[in-house]
Amino acid sequence: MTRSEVLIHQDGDVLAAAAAARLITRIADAQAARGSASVVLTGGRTGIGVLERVRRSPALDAVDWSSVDFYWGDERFLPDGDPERNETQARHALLDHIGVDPSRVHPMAPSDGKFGDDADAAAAHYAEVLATTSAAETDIAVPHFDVLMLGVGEEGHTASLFPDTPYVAERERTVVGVHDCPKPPPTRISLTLPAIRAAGEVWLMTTGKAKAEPIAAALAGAEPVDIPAAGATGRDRTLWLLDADAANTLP
Ligand SMILES: O=C1O[C@H](COP(=O)(O)O)[C@@H](O)[C@H](O)[C@H]1O
Repeated sequence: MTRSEVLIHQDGDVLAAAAAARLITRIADAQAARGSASVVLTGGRTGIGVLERVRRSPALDAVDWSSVDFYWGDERFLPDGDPERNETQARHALLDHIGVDPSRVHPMAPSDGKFGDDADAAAAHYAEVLATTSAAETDIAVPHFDVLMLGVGEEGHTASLFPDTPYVAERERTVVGVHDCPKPPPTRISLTLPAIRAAGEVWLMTTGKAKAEPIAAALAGAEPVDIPAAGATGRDRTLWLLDADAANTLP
Protein backbone atom coordinates (compact mmCIF):
# COMPACT_ATOMS: atom_id res chain seq x y z
CA MET A 1 0.00 0.00 0.00
CA THR A 2 1.26 3.50 -0.80
CA ARG A 3 2.05 5.93 1.98
CA SER A 4 -0.51 8.73 2.21
CA GLU A 5 0.72 12.20 1.32
CA VAL A 6 -1.10 15.16 2.87
CA LEU A 7 -1.24 18.60 1.27
CA ILE A 8 -2.82 21.38 3.28
CA HIS A 9 -4.13 24.49 1.52
CA GLN A 10 -5.16 27.66 3.30
CA ASP A 11 -8.84 27.46 2.35
CA GLY A 12 -11.29 25.75 0.05
CA ASP A 13 -10.81 28.20 -2.82
CA VAL A 14 -7.07 27.66 -2.91
CA LEU A 15 -7.56 23.91 -2.60
CA ALA A 16 -9.99 23.86 -5.54
CA ALA A 17 -7.66 25.95 -7.71
CA ALA A 18 -4.62 23.82 -6.83
CA ALA A 19 -6.47 20.54 -7.37
CA ALA A 20 -7.81 21.81 -10.71
CA ALA A 21 -4.26 22.64 -11.85
CA ARG A 22 -3.07 19.25 -10.63
CA LEU A 23 -5.88 17.48 -12.50
CA ILE A 24 -5.16 19.25 -15.78
CA THR A 25 -1.47 18.38 -15.46
CA ARG A 26 -2.18 14.76 -14.60
CA ILE A 27 -4.49 14.36 -17.61
CA ALA A 28 -2.07 16.13 -19.96
CA ASP A 29 0.78 13.88 -18.75
CA ALA A 30 -1.31 10.73 -19.29
CA GLN A 31 -2.28 11.90 -22.77
CA ALA A 32 1.35 12.60 -23.61
CA ALA A 33 2.30 9.11 -22.45
CA ARG A 34 -0.61 7.04 -23.77
CA GLY A 35 -2.69 9.28 -26.02
CA SER A 36 -5.66 9.24 -23.66
CA ALA A 37 -6.55 9.56 -19.99
CA SER A 38 -9.11 8.12 -17.63
CA VAL A 39 -10.57 10.04 -14.71
CA VAL A 40 -13.02 9.05 -11.98
CA LEU A 41 -15.14 11.95 -10.79
CA THR A 42 -16.63 12.51 -7.36
CA GLY A 43 -19.68 14.35 -6.16
CA GLY A 44 -19.79 16.64 -3.15
CA ARG A 45 -19.00 20.31 -2.68
CA THR A 46 -15.24 20.05 -2.96
CA GLY A 47 -15.21 17.70 -5.96
CA ILE A 48 -17.67 19.80 -7.92
CA GLY A 49 -15.81 22.97 -6.91
CA VAL A 50 -12.64 21.51 -8.44
CA LEU A 51 -14.45 20.87 -11.74
CA GLU A 52 -15.69 24.46 -11.78
CA ARG A 53 -12.12 25.65 -11.33
CA VAL A 54 -10.96 23.39 -14.17
CA ARG A 55 -13.57 25.04 -16.40
CA ARG A 56 -12.25 28.51 -15.51
CA SER A 57 -8.58 27.55 -15.75
CA PRO A 58 -6.40 29.37 -18.30
CA ALA A 59 -4.80 25.95 -18.91
CA LEU A 60 -8.12 24.31 -19.89
CA ASP A 61 -6.95 23.80 -23.46
CA ALA A 62 -3.78 22.00 -22.38
CA VAL A 63 -5.96 18.87 -22.40
CA ASP A 64 -7.64 17.15 -25.34
CA TRP A 65 -10.97 16.61 -23.60
CA SER A 66 -12.25 14.39 -26.41
CA SER A 67 -9.63 11.81 -25.40
CA VAL A 68 -10.58 11.57 -21.75
CA ASP A 69 -12.76 8.79 -20.34
CA PHE A 70 -14.92 9.98 -17.45
CA TYR A 71 -16.29 7.60 -14.84
CA TRP A 72 -17.94 8.20 -11.47
CA GLY A 73 -16.90 6.86 -8.09
CA ASP A 74 -20.47 6.99 -6.82
CA GLU A 75 -23.89 8.22 -7.72
CA ARG A 76 -27.03 9.24 -5.92
CA PHE A 77 -29.70 6.92 -7.37
CA LEU A 78 -32.16 9.58 -8.57
CA PRO A 79 -33.95 10.35 -11.85
CA ASP A 80 -31.94 11.47 -14.86
CA GLY A 81 -31.14 15.18 -14.66
CA ASP A 82 -31.98 15.47 -10.96
CA PRO A 83 -29.92 18.39 -9.61
CA GLU A 84 -28.69 16.20 -6.74
CA ARG A 85 -27.16 13.62 -9.06
CA ASN A 86 -23.37 13.74 -9.12
CA GLU A 87 -23.54 13.37 -12.90
CA THR A 88 -25.83 16.41 -13.31
CA GLN A 89 -23.56 18.54 -11.15
CA ALA A 90 -20.40 17.43 -12.97
CA ARG A 91 -22.00 18.15 -16.34
CA HIS A 92 -23.05 21.64 -15.25
CA ALA A 93 -19.70 22.38 -13.64
CA LEU A 94 -17.48 21.13 -16.47
CA LEU A 95 -18.53 18.43 -18.91
CA ASP A 96 -21.18 20.53 -20.71
CA HIS A 97 -18.57 23.21 -21.37
CA ILE A 98 -15.73 21.22 -22.93
CA GLY A 99 -15.46 19.06 -26.02
CA VAL A 100 -15.96 15.65 -24.46
CA ASP A 101 -16.62 12.59 -26.61
CA PRO A 102 -20.08 11.49 -25.38
CA SER A 103 -19.14 7.84 -25.88
CA ARG A 104 -16.31 8.33 -23.35
CA VAL A 105 -18.56 9.73 -20.61
CA HIS A 106 -19.71 6.81 -18.46
CA PRO A 107 -22.35 7.86 -15.90
CA MET A 108 -24.00 5.42 -13.53
CA ALA A 109 -27.64 4.72 -14.40
CA PRO A 110 -30.42 6.96 -13.04
CA SER A 111 -33.40 5.60 -11.13
CA ASP A 112 -35.69 6.17 -14.12
CA GLY A 113 -33.40 4.49 -16.65
CA LYS A 114 -33.44 1.02 -18.11
CA PHE A 115 -32.98 -0.63 -14.71
CA GLY A 116 -35.89 1.28 -13.19
CA ASP A 117 -35.53 1.56 -9.43
CA ASP A 118 -33.29 -1.53 -9.20
CA ALA A 119 -30.02 -0.04 -7.94
CA ASP A 120 -28.40 -3.48 -7.71
CA ALA A 121 -29.05 -4.15 -11.40
CA ALA A 122 -27.74 -0.68 -12.28
CA ALA A 123 -24.61 -1.38 -10.22
CA ALA A 124 -24.08 -4.77 -11.89
CA HIS A 125 -24.38 -3.08 -15.27
CA TYR A 126 -21.77 -0.47 -14.30
CA ALA A 127 -19.45 -3.28 -13.24
CA GLU A 128 -19.86 -4.71 -16.76
CA VAL A 129 -19.08 -1.31 -18.29
CA LEU A 130 -15.88 -1.15 -16.25
CA ALA A 131 -14.96 -4.72 -17.11
CA THR A 132 -15.21 -4.18 -20.89
CA THR A 133 -12.19 -1.86 -20.83
CA SER A 134 -10.47 -3.60 -17.98
CA ALA A 135 -6.72 -2.93 -17.69
CA ALA A 136 -4.11 -5.67 -17.62
CA GLU A 137 -2.11 -4.29 -14.69
CA THR A 138 -4.39 -5.51 -11.90
CA ASP A 139 -6.64 -8.52 -11.43
CA ILE A 140 -9.58 -6.20 -10.73
CA ALA A 141 -11.95 -5.82 -13.69
CA VAL A 142 -11.78 -2.04 -14.04
CA PRO A 143 -10.09 0.25 -16.59
CA HIS A 144 -6.73 1.90 -16.01
CA PHE A 145 -7.80 4.92 -13.93
CA ASP A 146 -5.13 7.63 -14.04
CA VAL A 147 -6.76 9.53 -11.22
CA LEU A 148 -9.71 8.75 -9.01
CA MET A 149 -11.08 11.65 -6.99
CA LEU A 150 -13.07 11.22 -3.80
CA GLY A 151 -14.76 13.35 -1.18
CA VAL A 152 -14.97 12.52 2.51
CA GLY A 153 -18.14 12.75 4.59
CA GLU A 154 -18.46 13.90 8.19
CA GLU A 155 -18.74 10.32 9.39
CA GLY A 156 -15.82 9.21 7.23
CA HIS A 157 -17.70 7.90 4.21
CA THR A 158 -16.08 8.05 0.82
CA ALA A 159 -17.73 7.45 -2.55
CA SER A 160 -21.01 6.02 -1.16
CA LEU A 161 -19.31 3.59 1.24
CA PHE A 162 -20.60 4.39 4.72
CA PRO A 163 -19.19 3.15 8.05
CA ASP A 164 -20.39 -0.15 9.51
CA THR A 165 -22.05 -1.38 6.33
CA PRO A 166 -21.46 -4.56 4.33
CA TYR A 167 -20.62 -2.42 1.27
CA VAL A 168 -17.38 -1.16 2.72
CA ALA A 169 -16.30 -4.75 3.37
CA GLU A 170 -17.11 -5.91 -0.18
CA ARG A 171 -14.22 -7.91 -1.62
CA GLU A 172 -15.57 -9.43 -4.86
CA ARG A 173 -17.72 -6.89 -6.68
CA THR A 174 -16.33 -3.67 -8.16
CA VAL A 175 -19.64 -1.79 -7.97
CA VAL A 176 -22.51 -2.13 -5.52
CA GLY A 177 -26.02 -0.82 -5.06
CA VAL A 178 -26.02 0.87 -1.66
CA HIS A 179 -29.20 0.92 0.41
CA ASP A 180 -30.37 2.69 3.59
CA CYS A 181 -27.64 5.32 3.46
CA PRO A 182 -27.53 7.64 6.47
CA LYS A 183 -27.07 10.63 4.14
CA PRO A 184 -29.80 11.35 1.57
CA PRO A 185 -30.69 10.02 -0.85
CA PRO A 186 -30.90 6.61 0.81
CA THR A 187 -30.15 4.63 -2.34
CA ARG A 188 -26.89 5.03 -4.18
CA ILE A 189 -24.40 3.22 -6.42
CA SER A 190 -20.75 3.05 -5.48
CA LEU A 191 -17.39 1.68 -6.52
CA THR A 192 -16.07 -0.65 -3.85
CA LEU A 193 -12.70 -0.40 -2.14
CA PRO A 194 -11.08 -3.05 -4.42
CA ALA A 195 -12.13 -1.01 -7.47
CA ILE A 196 -10.90 2.24 -5.90
CA ARG A 197 -7.57 0.65 -4.97
CA ALA A 198 -6.97 -0.36 -8.60
CA ALA A 199 -6.55 3.33 -9.56
CA GLY A 200 -3.07 4.72 -10.17
CA GLU A 201 -3.66 7.82 -8.06
CA VAL A 202 -6.39 8.35 -5.47
CA TRP A 203 -7.05 11.91 -4.34
CA LEU A 204 -9.19 12.47 -1.26
CA MET A 205 -10.30 16.08 -1.26
CA THR A 206 -12.24 17.82 1.47
CA THR A 207 -12.66 21.00 3.46
CA GLY A 208 -14.10 22.24 6.72
CA LYS A 209 -13.83 21.59 10.46
CA ALA A 210 -16.59 18.98 10.34
CA LYS A 211 -14.23 16.69 8.41
CA ALA A 212 -11.27 17.07 10.78
CA GLU A 213 -12.15 14.16 13.04
CA PRO A 214 -12.64 11.45 10.38
CA ILE A 215 -9.55 12.66 8.53
CA ALA A 216 -7.39 12.45 11.63
CA ALA A 217 -8.75 8.97 12.31
CA ALA A 218 -8.16 7.80 8.74
CA LEU A 219 -4.60 9.08 8.71
CA ALA A 220 -3.97 7.50 12.10
CA GLY A 221 -4.80 4.11 10.57
CA ALA A 222 -8.50 3.57 11.36
CA GLU A 223 -10.14 0.44 10.03
CA PRO A 224 -12.09 1.07 6.79
CA VAL A 225 -15.22 -0.42 8.31
CA ASP A 226 -15.14 2.44 10.85
CA ILE A 227 -13.82 5.16 8.54
CA PRO A 228 -14.24 4.04 4.91
CA ALA A 229 -11.97 6.82 3.62
CA ALA A 230 -9.11 5.09 5.44
CA GLY A 231 -9.36 2.24 2.94
CA ALA A 232 -9.14 4.40 -0.18
CA THR A 233 -5.60 4.15 -1.51
CA GLY A 234 -4.01 4.35 -4.94
CA ARG A 235 -1.51 1.89 -6.44
CA ASP A 236 1.05 4.62 -7.12
CA ARG A 237 -0.11 7.51 -4.98
CA THR A 238 -2.61 8.40 -2.27
CA LEU A 239 -3.03 12.12 -1.86
CA TRP A 240 -5.09 13.91 0.77
CA LEU A 241 -5.90 17.45 -0.37
CA LEU A 242 -7.24 19.37 2.63
CA ASP A 243 -7.92 22.89 3.71
CA ALA A 244 -6.57 24.19 7.03
CA ASP A 245 -9.89 23.58 8.81
CA ALA A 246 -10.12 19.95 7.71
CA ALA A 247 -6.49 19.44 8.78
CA ASN A 248 -6.78 21.23 12.10
CA THR A 249 -6.46 18.18 14.32
CA LEU A 250 -3.56 16.59 12.44
CA PRO A 251 -0.24 16.45 14.24
O1 LIG B 1 -22.98 12.45 -1.06
C1 LIG B 1 -21.80 12.56 -1.33
O2 LIG B 1 -20.97 13.16 -0.44
C2 LIG B 1 -19.57 12.98 -0.44
C3 LIG B 1 -18.93 14.13 0.33
O3 LIG B 1 -19.54 15.36 -0.05
P1 LIG B 1 -19.14 16.78 0.55
O4 LIG B 1 -20.19 17.73 0.02
O5 LIG B 1 -19.18 16.66 2.04
O6 LIG B 1 -17.77 17.12 0.02
C4 LIG B 1 -19.07 12.84 -1.87
O7 LIG B 1 -17.73 12.48 -1.85
C5 LIG B 1 -19.89 11.80 -2.63
O8 LIG B 1 -19.42 11.67 -3.96
C6 LIG B 1 -21.30 12.23 -2.68
O9 LIG B 1 -22.14 11.29 -3.34
